Amino acid sequence: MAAHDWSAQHRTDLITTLVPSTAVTGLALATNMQYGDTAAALELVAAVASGSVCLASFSKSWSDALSWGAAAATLALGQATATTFAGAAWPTAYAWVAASAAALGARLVYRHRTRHDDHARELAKLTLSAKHTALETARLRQQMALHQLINATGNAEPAINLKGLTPEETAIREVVHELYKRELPGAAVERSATGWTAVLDLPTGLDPDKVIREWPRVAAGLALPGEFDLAKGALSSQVVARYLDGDPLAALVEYTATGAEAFTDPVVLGVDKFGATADVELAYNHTLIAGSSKFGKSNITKLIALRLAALPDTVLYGVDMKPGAPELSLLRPILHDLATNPEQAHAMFGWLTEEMEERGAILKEAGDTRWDPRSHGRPAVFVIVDELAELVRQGDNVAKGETKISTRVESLLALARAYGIHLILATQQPSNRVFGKTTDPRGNLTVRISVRMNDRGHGQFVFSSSKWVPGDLDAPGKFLMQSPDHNRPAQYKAQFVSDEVAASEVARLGRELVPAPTGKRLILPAQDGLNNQESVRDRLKHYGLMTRRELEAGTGLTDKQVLRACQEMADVERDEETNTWRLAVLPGAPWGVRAVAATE
Ligand SMILES: Nc1ncnc2c1ncn2[C@@H]1O[C@H](COP(=O)(O)OP(=O)(O)OP(=O)(O)O)[C@@H](O)[C@H]1O
Repeated sequence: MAAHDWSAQHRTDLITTLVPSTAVTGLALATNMQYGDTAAALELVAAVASGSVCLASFSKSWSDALSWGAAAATLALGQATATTFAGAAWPTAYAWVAASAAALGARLVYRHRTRHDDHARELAKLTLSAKHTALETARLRQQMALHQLINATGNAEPAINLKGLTPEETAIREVVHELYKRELPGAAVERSATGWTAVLDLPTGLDPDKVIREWPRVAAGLALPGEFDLAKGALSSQVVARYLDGDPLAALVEYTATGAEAFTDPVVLGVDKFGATADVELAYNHTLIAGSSKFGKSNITKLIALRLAALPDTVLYGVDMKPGAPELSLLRPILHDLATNPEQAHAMFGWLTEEMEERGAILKEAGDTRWDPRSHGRPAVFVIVDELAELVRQGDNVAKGETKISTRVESLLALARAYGIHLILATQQPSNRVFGKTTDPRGNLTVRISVRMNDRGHGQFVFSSSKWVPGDLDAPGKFLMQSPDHNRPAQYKAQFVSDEVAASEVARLGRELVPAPTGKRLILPAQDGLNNQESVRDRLKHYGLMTRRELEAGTGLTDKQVLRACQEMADVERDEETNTWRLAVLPGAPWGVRAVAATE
């Protein structure tokens, strides 16, 4: 305990010992002088009363305050009684000494009794202070923790985990986070034969269109050599990114026969970059096939011819004006007919116009607007022109007043589709000149296909758009396609029809399919330079049974010349029933009708 506490206690001891007894002495002497012995008697009575209260209180354990208060009062009154009786004499001094001694005793007893209380109080005080310190420490700790928490959640970046299940997923998560400061809720990556596909779940607030628009930045961040294809996912918050390793269109795509059954079925041409089938609807569309030499234009033409030839409701015609008809003569067995010179081409296009008119009448009668082979009884017609430029060059060279071939082509392009008559025009030099310069034919050529084209202007002419760039096609067989069902400039690879495949497919289809009659038969004129009999034999060999009128059309002879030629040839006989002429021994397969005509 501190020194000043100690001296303060002794001062208190001294005061409680001497002050009360001295004060009582003073007061009692004053009372004596004032009231004499009467006061002393009263003080004695009071002392006795107070003493009795004191005794009663101590013996009955009343409150300490009452017991000790009564004791103090008895002592003071006793001293006062003695002093008042004695006055300024020795008993007063004795009484003072006795009272002081009693006060000292009482003080010592009090101190003894309260000594433990002091310790307890001191201890309690210490305990309280320790508890207070502990509480204060806990409070400070909590404050520090709160501070740290606020820092962690409020000001600093939340803890993020950009690790994906695959290296691609991790890379995408990291790049997206770096660019947009956002974490992807999902980024599932699935590998395919040609690369991988990632389905990105975007966090709210990150617009899929924006991500698609800005994908070049993501791609740059991924630093991959291949190509991306972006699309929106099934959910509005999803983006699907397809990545292509290397060039998936570099591989050869083999020819496969398809199970198409009607000319309205899509025609399979090849594959897209993701290995999906690339097909196109040729029904009720005219088609342009363009491309520079040696990049696969003939291959696509051949492929389309094989596909169409396999259809039971379709007949094919061909026009190949290059010397020797190098492309289409290979397909002769699956062609209903093939025009190889200007006269034949004119005859064919003239016949197509007549056929169209007849079909118009049939449609009108049926109250229909579109040709349907099943209900209108004649097959869909496709005319494949290999090198349109050559057809126009030779076919437009006509005498004054006669119709140019380009005019016929143009008119068929404008009108024939609804009648199930289609043109497939292949050319190396697509330009207005090739189409006869009069009108722009492209509006009627709704399917446009192009392999590589070295001339940029040609590419622009074919697709009427700068987005389709055939000059970018870097290998034979790759092509671009624009049609009602293809409005994106995607690259495709055509199935390859090798010479062996073409030969065997043509033989198979030519054997199975017998050309169906299409209304009034197309009779092409025989080649120049044949005598009358040779012309007749040539046409009969070509068309089987022929009426005299057909023989006239096919040979350019008169009625009588035809009759004489037929009668002079031993191997030509007359069928009385049908009133037609034929060769006694027909070469190859018997003529007949194809499925459509047969079922009518
Ligand atoms: N789909 C294809 N896949 C792979 N190679 C092909 C494909 N198409 C064509 N080729 C290759 O390109 C060569 C030229 O093809 P094709 O004869 O069809 O071209 P073209 O453009 O018609 O040439 P041309 O006009 O000189 O006849 C073929 O011999 C073949 O080697």
